[in-house]
Amino acid sequence: MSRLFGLYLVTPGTPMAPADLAAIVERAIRGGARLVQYRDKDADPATRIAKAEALLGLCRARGVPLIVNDDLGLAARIGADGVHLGRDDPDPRLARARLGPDALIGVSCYADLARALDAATAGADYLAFGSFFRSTTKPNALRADPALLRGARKTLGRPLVAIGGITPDNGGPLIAAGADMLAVVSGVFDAPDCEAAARAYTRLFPTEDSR
Ligand SMILES: Cc1ncc(COP(=O)(O)OP(=O)(O)O)c(N)n1
Ligand SMILES: Cc1nc(C(=O)O)sc1CCOP(=O)(O)O
Repeated sequence: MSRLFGLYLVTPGTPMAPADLAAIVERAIRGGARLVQYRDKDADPATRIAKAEALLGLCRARGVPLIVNDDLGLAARIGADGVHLGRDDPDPRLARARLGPDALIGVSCYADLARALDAATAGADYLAFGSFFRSTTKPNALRADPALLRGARKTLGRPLVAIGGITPDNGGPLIAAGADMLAVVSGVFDAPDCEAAARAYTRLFPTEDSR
């Protein structure tokens, strides 16, 4: 599994043919996205399988991991690289038992360091915090202060993901505060040029040589 660092692309739940979704994600990968999450709350089961499989084929061809939001069953069924779990989802230990030792398991921690410590103990591979800014994708998300990332960096010993309303203009300070990845939906999917948008986020991260 490649190091967790850089742009983390999360798909929107907008109705779209699997091939169209994959085409946008492919452009974002060309722009530097290093991890993809299939997140789709509304599609019917058959559509979810078709979209997740289309993304998995693309991600495998590009060497980028694909994880599934919420749905451990779907992740297991298609052989995804892992799963992202929130507070209403299965325990990370259950996900590990089902998906195996190499699966990538991420956990939403909102603004809650105690939850993050529990998730790390339960075997989470990364811990996600947010929402750092107002998100049009999830307007009612709990808000987190960027200062939280500094404390999380000191105490958690796991890669940190920042999410929520992140743009190329406001993302830099989150990386400076300790975020290893910036997770983004609308900043890429709503952009007129997804590849250029992804590249603008990618440029915020230090290059491999300077880290
Ligand atoms: C990278 C990342 N961080 C946070 C979330 C939010 O997960 P969750 O709290 O489970 O909410 P939903 O995504 O299910 O609405 C995420 N999906 N990805
Ligand atoms: C899925 C999700 N979870 C959040 C959280 O705070 O836990 S914010 C969010 C949406 C992120 O989309 P955008 O980049 O368009 O703001």
